[in-house]
Parts: sequence; structure tokens; C-alpha cells
Amino acid sequence: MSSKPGLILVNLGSPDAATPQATRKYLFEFLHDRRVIDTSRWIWCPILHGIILRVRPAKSAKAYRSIWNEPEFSEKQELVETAPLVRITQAQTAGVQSIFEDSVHVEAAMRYGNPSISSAIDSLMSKGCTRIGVLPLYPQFAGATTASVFDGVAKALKGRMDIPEIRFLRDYYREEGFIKCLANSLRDHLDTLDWKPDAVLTSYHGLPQSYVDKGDPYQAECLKTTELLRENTGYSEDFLYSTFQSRFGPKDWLRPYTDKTLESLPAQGGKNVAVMMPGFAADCLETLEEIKIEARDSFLEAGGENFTAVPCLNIRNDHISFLSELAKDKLLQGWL
Ligand SMILES: C=CC1=C(C)c2cc3[nH]c(cc4nc(cc5[nH]c(cc1n2)c(C)c5CCC(=O)O)C(CCC(=O)O)=C4C)c(C)c3C=C
Ligand SMILES: [Fe+2]
Ligand SMILES: [Fe+2]
Repeated sequence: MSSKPGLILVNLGSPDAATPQATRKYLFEFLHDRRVIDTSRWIWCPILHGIILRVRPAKSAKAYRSIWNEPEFSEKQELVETAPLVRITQAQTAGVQSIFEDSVHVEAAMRYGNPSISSAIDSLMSKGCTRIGVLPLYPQFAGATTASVFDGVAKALKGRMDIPEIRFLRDYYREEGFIKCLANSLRDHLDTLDWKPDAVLTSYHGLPQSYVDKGDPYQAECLKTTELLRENTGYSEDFLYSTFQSRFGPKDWLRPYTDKTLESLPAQGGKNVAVMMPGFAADCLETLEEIKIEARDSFLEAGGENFTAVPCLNIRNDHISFLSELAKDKLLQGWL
């Protein structure tokens, strides 16, 4: 037994396999979260069970299959059994663990699916951790993501006879180290190209406009991230700007929409474009399939000439160092 602190890196989660059955199970859990869908259950459950869970799993599983082995970290591609998001979060966890050496126990957890928050807490408590820091891997706070992780931690502790001391990180979108990682990754990626972009979009996962109208600070935090990135890189507002992707359902979502922006850019002279996704700590379905495959195709079909998607910060050395410093300063202070 040790009195070392524990640290949990939490991301959204993915299905256990790229099959309709596994995807249905994952979507069932995800889309029953009131933080994600705030519609009354009387209205939502018939739509979810009657339509979405019948139709979407097959479509999403196909999309997952197209990116399951991405990005290629090693030559052992045939051994990959986990979704990119889970695999990358586990690699980030191993990276942070190696920086802390044996002074902290670090675990990965997913808000939905596996490895669960509950299993991460069990593992840390079985190692004797009585103090645990929770680092949601969402730079910008949103009720649907960060607050949902908070709920997930509370749910995982519910009914336990003894609970650890918990510290929770709300956001890190304004951290200098984070902005530097984004700027470095953009610069590194643009250096690999033999063309120059006319525009760089910072594309964030969308949110229904109504959530922001009710007080969710997410949009403002995304716009601030891009503003700080502009300050760091010296790029102008008409070169580096924000859009929102991944709409779900018929509601009005945050604008401007990434797909519509990309479709209209070529006609306005923007034929060479780079898209980066500063709201995603790890590449996932929404970056690898929606942007790198789908958005690219629509942009080229609309007359675009060159398209590139900047990889998420993933396991870049500067990202792993930043996450470790962030955890040390904001979560583990006085515990080490
Ligand atoms: C109303 C529905 C949704 C809200 C609100 C929402 C917010 C939100 N999501 C992320 C990050 C991710 N979402 C991902 C996938 C995904 N998102 C939704 C719906 C909402 N998201 C669905 C139905 C899905 C599943 C995939 C699909 O069937 O299309 C992912 C990727 C997961 C993966 O396995 O790779 C991420 C990451 C944020 C940051 C956010 C609010 C700000
Ligand atoms: Fe239901
Ligand atoms: Fe989402």
C-alpha cells in the first residue's frame, strides 16, 4: 500500500469494437446522459429508442471501421483492438506516468464505455491512493463534456463506504503551455507541406446554440483559444478563425459550421486550407473521419485544391510535458 496520489486522465470514450452492436451499447449510454441531451425524457426516449438506436449504430460503426487503425503509431497495425481515442488516451497516460516516474499512479478513463471511471478509481484505491486528481481532457469547459465527467466521478463514488479526496480540473484553454503546444503543432505540420494555406480553420466540436443561450461558457472559451493562438502565431483574424463541426440532430448548433465554411471557401478564393482541432486532445472519429475524410472530400468537390488536417496534440512530447505540468500545478500541489 502507498500514500502516493492518483491521477486520472478522462476522455469521452468510444465503442469497444467497430461493430453495430458495440456502437449501439456505447450510444445508448452516451445519449442517455442529460448533460448531453437536455430534452425531456418523454420526448427524447421514443426518438432515441425508436429511431436513433435503430439507425445510427450501423452508420457510426462503418465510420469507426474506416479509422480504427488511425493514426499509425507503429507497424503492428493488425494488433490494434481499441478505438483511436482510447488508444491515444492510454498512450498519453503512459507518457504522463513516465514523467512522474513512481511518485504518482496514473490511470486512463472514459466517460462512456471502457475503461470506465469506476474501474480507474478501483485500480487507484487498490494501490492505496487516498487522494485523486481528475483531469478531463477537454481544454474548453462544456456542460456536455467536463461537467458530465464530474457527474461520472460522483456516480462512480456513490454508495462506496469510503471515498478518496478528489480534485477536479475545470478547463485549460487559457494555459500558456497549451497555446504553445497548439502553435508548435501547427508550425510543425505546415512545415511538412509543399504548399501554403490561404486559411487555417480552428474547428471545435459543436454544441446546440440553446445550451450557450442558457449559460454554457463553451463557445466563449473556444473563441478565446483561437484568439490566444492568433496572438502567439501572429496570424490575422481573416487567416486563422473558428468554426464548429459535428452537428447532431435538427437543432440550431454553434456557427459558423465547419462543413459549410469549407464548401464556400473555394468560391471566395480559399483553395488551400488547413484545419486544426484545438478542442480535441486526441484524434478520434470526429477528427479522423469527419474532418480528415469527409470534410476533405467536400472541400475538394467544391473546388478546393489542397486540404490538410493538423493532427491533434496526441502524444507529442510537448503535450505530454504540458499535461504533466498542468496536473502537478493544478491537481497534485502539496500531495507530492
Ligand atoms: C447532442 C449530442 C452531442 C453533444 C451535445 C456533443 C458534445 C460534444 N462532444 C464532444 C466530443 C466528442 N464527441 C464525439 C462523438 C459523438 N458526439 C455525439 C453527439 C454529441 N456530442 C455523438 C452521437 C458522437 C458519436 C459518434 C457518432 O455516432 O457520430 C467524439 C468522438 C468519439 C470517438 O469514439 O472517437 C468526441 C471526442 C465535445 C468536445 C462536445 C461538446 C463541446
Ligand atoms: Fe431511454
Ligand atoms: Fe460529441
